[in-house]
Amino acid sequence: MLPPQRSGSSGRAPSIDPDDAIRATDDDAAASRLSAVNLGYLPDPFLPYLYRPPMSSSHGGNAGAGGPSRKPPLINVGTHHRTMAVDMLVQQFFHRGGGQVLSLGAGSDTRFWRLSQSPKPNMSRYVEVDFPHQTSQKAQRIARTAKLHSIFPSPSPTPSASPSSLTSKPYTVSNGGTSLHARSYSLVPLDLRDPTALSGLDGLLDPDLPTLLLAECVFCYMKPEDTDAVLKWFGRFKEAGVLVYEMIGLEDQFGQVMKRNLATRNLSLPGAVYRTSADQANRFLNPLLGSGAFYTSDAKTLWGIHTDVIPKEELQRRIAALEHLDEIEELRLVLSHYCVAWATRGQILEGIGF
Ligand SMILES: C[S@@+](CC[C@H](N)C(=O)[O-])C[C@H]1O[C@@H](n2cnc3c(N)ncnc32)[C@H](O)[C@@H]1O
Repeated sequence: MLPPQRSGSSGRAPSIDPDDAIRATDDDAAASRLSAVNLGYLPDPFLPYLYRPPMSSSHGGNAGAGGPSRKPPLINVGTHHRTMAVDMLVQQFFHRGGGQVLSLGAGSDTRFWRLSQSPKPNMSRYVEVDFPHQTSQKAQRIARTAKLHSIFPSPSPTPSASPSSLTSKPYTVSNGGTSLHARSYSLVPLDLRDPTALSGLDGLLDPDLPTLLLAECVFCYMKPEDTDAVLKWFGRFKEAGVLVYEMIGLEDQFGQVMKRNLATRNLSLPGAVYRTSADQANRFLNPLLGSGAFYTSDAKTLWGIHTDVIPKEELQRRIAALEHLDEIEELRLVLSHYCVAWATRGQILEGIGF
């Protein structure tokens, strides 16, 4: 979640490569998660292995209790709600019998490891995609951290296997260190805006299995037509679901301030064009997507998740007890600008949702 910004910034964008600015959004997301984890909003034993905050982070928030990466309560609550909502929907997918997950713009996300932990879901494969810079960093971290790579099942020994291959690693790193493949997991470098790039996923996923496409805060950085090309490509999966976390309603005053502030980081949001959560959900039903169109879709703002989905007891136990939120109106305003949207195609996944 991006920090809520105050008006008044007149800074000019420093000359950063716009793609560097997009890649840096993973730091925002991971730093927010780390803050929420450190303050007890969320459990995530894998995050410290996949994300290390810079010593003097420019978006690090206040020092003090919770460490230098402590974020304001609004951000921590938003991170808690979005993580919990996406986790609940992913669990519903696995309760339907499971299948495979394709996570776009995965950044430093830890979900694969959290899912692998317990109770073991029926997950045949989990594929993560991001720019090569991100995947090479993640591949290095996985390769040097036993807590991360010990989760991968050992390769099956072949009858002719030599003693040395029996002790070989359960993963391979390739493509100049930017790809990593294990039996249940792949990390693939590609630019989702390049229509030919998705061929890099050929052979990794089984088109006959139920497949969940996960894109948390990714499509907002892409033009809608580039996202549509990805959704059309995804039309090869007949039993399929898509689950996104996105910003909405950015045409209002809050959105304008946010866009102006992001522009100072050379960051634009060409894909954040949906006014409401319903608009965001409906994009997945567009007949122009052809076989990539979904049959059912729905969405909830984070505020709707706060009021209707998060159990009251969880709100009391985790949220109210942790930090004092004076500004419920400000919380409502910020949470109303983010939504979780999902859509399904095929019978197995029909009915998933809140
Ligand atoms: C805001 S971060 C979100 C990371 C992660 N999904 C999460 O929620 O914690 C956006 C991620 O999408 C990736 N991304 C954005 N545009 C992309 C593109 N065209 N191709 C590949 N990755 C992209 C960025 O590099 C970054 O890691």
